[in-house]
This record gives sequence, structure tokens and C-alpha cells, in this order.
Amino acid sequence: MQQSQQREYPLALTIAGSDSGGGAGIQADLKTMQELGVFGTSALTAVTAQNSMGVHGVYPLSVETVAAQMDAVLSDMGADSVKTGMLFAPDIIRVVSAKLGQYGRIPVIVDPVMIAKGGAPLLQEEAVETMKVHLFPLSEVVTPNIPEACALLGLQEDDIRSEADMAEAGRALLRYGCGAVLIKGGHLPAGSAGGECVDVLVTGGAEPSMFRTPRLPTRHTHGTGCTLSSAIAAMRARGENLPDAVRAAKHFVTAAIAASVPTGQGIGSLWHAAHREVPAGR
Ligand SMILES: Nc1ncnc2c1ncn2[C@@H]1O[C@H](COP(=O)(O)OP(=O)(O)O)[C@@H](O)[C@H]1O
Ligand SMILES: Cc1ncc(COP(=O)(O)O)c(N)n1
Repeated sequence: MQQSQQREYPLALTIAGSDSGGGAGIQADLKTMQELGVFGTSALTAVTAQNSMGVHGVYPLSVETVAAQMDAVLSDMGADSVKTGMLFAPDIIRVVSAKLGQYGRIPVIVDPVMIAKGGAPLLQEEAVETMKVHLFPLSEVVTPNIPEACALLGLQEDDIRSEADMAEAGRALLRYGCGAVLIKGGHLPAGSAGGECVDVLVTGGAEPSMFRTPRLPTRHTHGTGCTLSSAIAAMRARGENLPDAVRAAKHFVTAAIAASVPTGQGIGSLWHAAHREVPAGR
């Protein structure tokens, strides 16, 4: 049951892990939703002890805890869109999929989070198959980065090297029942797209759509994927169609990268208020 008709503002639910460092996961998702004028709710799947240097611990929550949070939010408040991020384990993916099925036709944005920027696994290896079988068929769009697309398709990391390769990978992933696939180009070699960062949206019918922005010369990109997928969820909650939501989300994440902050000694995080043109910390 969806309760959205009783609200006068859009509401989105993020189902994801907590990043104690504040740049990715639930923290990035809620900041993004708030900035885009959408009321954000959350169901936590795992707590990570994380900072700019990397992931120091992963503490998954029980299946019952995840299910109870989803029930609490969806039975009372409903949601105009859902975003999933770090899900970590097969049993968490199964319960999230079952609950999404139970609460009906909400647009679901699936960010198939697998590995943190520093290399730590955020998804168990055996959960990759569970995600493809149980969650992908419920998705409106799945948003892998290039290493995730390779892992999902059993390809080598350097098998996707161009926009054409990205489009082909997107088409191959559609076979798992995803509504659409957005392959993110942040991991393409820096010189390969004429200084641009290109994301490729593949849907069932039309030609792939390319979303291009300048590639920004910063290493402080912690949370880019989380921010992009939650911005898509926020724009869908506001009633935009998928391509317009992706376009707006890409602009939002680009502004947030341009204003990113060196939060610690390692990889810094995005500044989610950048679109308001408020300089960080001032
Ligand atoms: N250096 C950069 N400059 C501009 N946009 C970037 C940069 N790095 C990543 N992006 C954008 O951030 C979003 C997330 O992409 P990516 O980094 O590939 O995903 P992930 O965070 O999942 O690894 C995409 O829209 C991508 O184009
Ligand atoms: C809890 C959590 N979820 C997701 C990511 C991925 O971050 P990114 O958006 O940089 O790929 C992360 N590092 N931590």
C-alpha cells in the first residue's frame, strides 16, 4: 500500500549501509534527497566503520531488522521511489526483494554496490547472483559502475573501454529483467572520452542515451555513485521521467564533485550543498 496521496511532498526510501565517514551510503543518500526537496527515509542494511582512508569494519544487520524498518516506513508513509545501495548478503537481498514485491509498484533504483573505492568488499561474492535473480527484475533502473558491470557479466575489468562497450554491457544486463541500465563512466581511463565523464543509459527500445559532463580533476570522489543513484530516486519521486531524472542527477553529482572536500587524509567526499553555490564550511 502506498500512502503518497496523503502527502503534499515527495518521499523516497533508501535501503543501504551506513558510512560513518558521512560521504557515501545512507548519509550521502539522505543529504542528496534533502537537497533535492525530497523527504528521505531509510532502512539500514549494515553499519560500516569507514573514513577517507578506507573501510575498517562491516557489521551487517539481521534480516529481521531490515524487514522491520521497511515495514515501518512503507506501511505508514509509503514511498514515491526507492533506492537500494549496499545490501551485503544474499539473505538481505532476498528479504528486500520480497518486501519490495509486497508493497507494490514503487520505482526502484538499484545501485549494485560491490566494492568501496579503497577496494574493500561491500557485497559478498555469492550475493551477486542473488541480486541478479531477485532484485534486478524489480528495478526501474540498475546503475553499475564499470567494474560492477564487468563482475555482473563475468567480464575482465578492461573488457569495457569505450562508450560502445558500455552500451553493449548495458544491453546484456537488460536480459536479467532490469527496466533499464545506466552504466557509469567514472572508471573509464581519464583520456578515453575526450576529457568527459560519460554515463550511458540503455532502455528496452530506443538507442542508448549518453549523459556527458566534464571530467573533473579531483581524487575526492567518495560517494559519487551513492549520490547519483539517490538523486535519480529523488527526481523520480518528484515525478520526472527516467531520462530527465538521470540528466538532473548527473548535474547534481557533477556540482557536488566540483565542490568536494578533503575530509581526512585519503579520498575526500562530495559537498552535497554545492548546487546552492554555498562554499564548503562557510
Ligand atoms: N572525476 C569525475 N568528474 C566528473 N564526474 C565524475 C567523476 N568521477 C565520477 N563521475 C561521475 O560520478 C558518477 C558516479 O560514477 P562512478 O565513479 O563511475 O561510480 P561509482 O561511484 O559507483 O564508482 C557518474 O555520473 C560519473 O560520471
Ligand atoms: C556504506 C557504503 N555504501 C556505499 C559505498 C560506495 O561508495 P561510492 O558511492 O563511492 O561507490 C561505500 N563506500 N559505503
